[in-house]
Amino acid sequence: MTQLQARAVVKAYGATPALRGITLDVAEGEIVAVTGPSGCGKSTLLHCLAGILRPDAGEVHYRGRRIDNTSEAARSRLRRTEFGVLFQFGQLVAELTAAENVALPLLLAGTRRRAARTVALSWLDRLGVAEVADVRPGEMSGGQQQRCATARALVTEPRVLFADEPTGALDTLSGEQVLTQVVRLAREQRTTVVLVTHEPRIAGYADREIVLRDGTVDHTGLGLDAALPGGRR
Ligand SMILES: Nc1ncnc2c1ncn2[C@@H]1O[C@H](COP(=O)(O)OP(=O)(O)OP(=O)(O)O)[C@@H](O)[C@H]1O
Repeated sequence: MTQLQARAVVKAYGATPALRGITLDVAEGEIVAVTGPSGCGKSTLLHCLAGILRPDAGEVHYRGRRIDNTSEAARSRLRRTEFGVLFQFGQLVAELTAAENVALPLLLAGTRRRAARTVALSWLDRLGVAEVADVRPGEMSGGQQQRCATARALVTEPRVLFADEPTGALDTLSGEQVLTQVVRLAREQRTTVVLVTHEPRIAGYADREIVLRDGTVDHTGLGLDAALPGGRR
């Protein structure tokens, strides 16, 4: 089933064009990397697909329903219930511990505090950072923060994870570790992933790479990994 569709999506910031007519489909459970040079429109596309930005023209559909013309409240509900987002800097709440940060989306969805903490702890454990459960972000390493942010993005078991350069602030090794975990967990849960990155190596974790240039789709190809002997699935 097609999970996300962009149809001739156009977006400009004042006089600066960012997207000049993007059409693409993402299938349910697919992991897609959006790549291309700086300024080609990757983040803008991710924001339009996630309903954070509204395109100036064109349409965005999620599971067959048009979402770009719905109200801010409807799109925000969609982001809370169906989507998870992960950015370069985890954007954890500085005053809260790791467990409290991860529990937050569950509390907002009405889960009781004790149950939310239990689920949050299990996600921190799955991401290999159970030991920082009661630590605040300021006392964690960058890798630990990003693992917590990943746990927070996945704790509601979203159908789609939008990740914008999620490992951009980490060294190569931690970045790779966080990313392999994101991909493993996404595959386990059949979560669709839209991953923005400018690193070809990172794009290699995806099923498909969509390369943008100057606000258009330049070409699409298989992720590098998919070409390895033996496949992965
Ligand atoms: N808030 C904004 N205001 C004005 N122009 C913007 C804004 N955000 C992006 N742009 C411009 O829109 C174009 C596309 O930007 P976008 O951030 O989507 O590209 P990108 O491929 O994600 O870039 P990078 O890899 O550097 O993050 C660029 O020309 C950029 O300068």
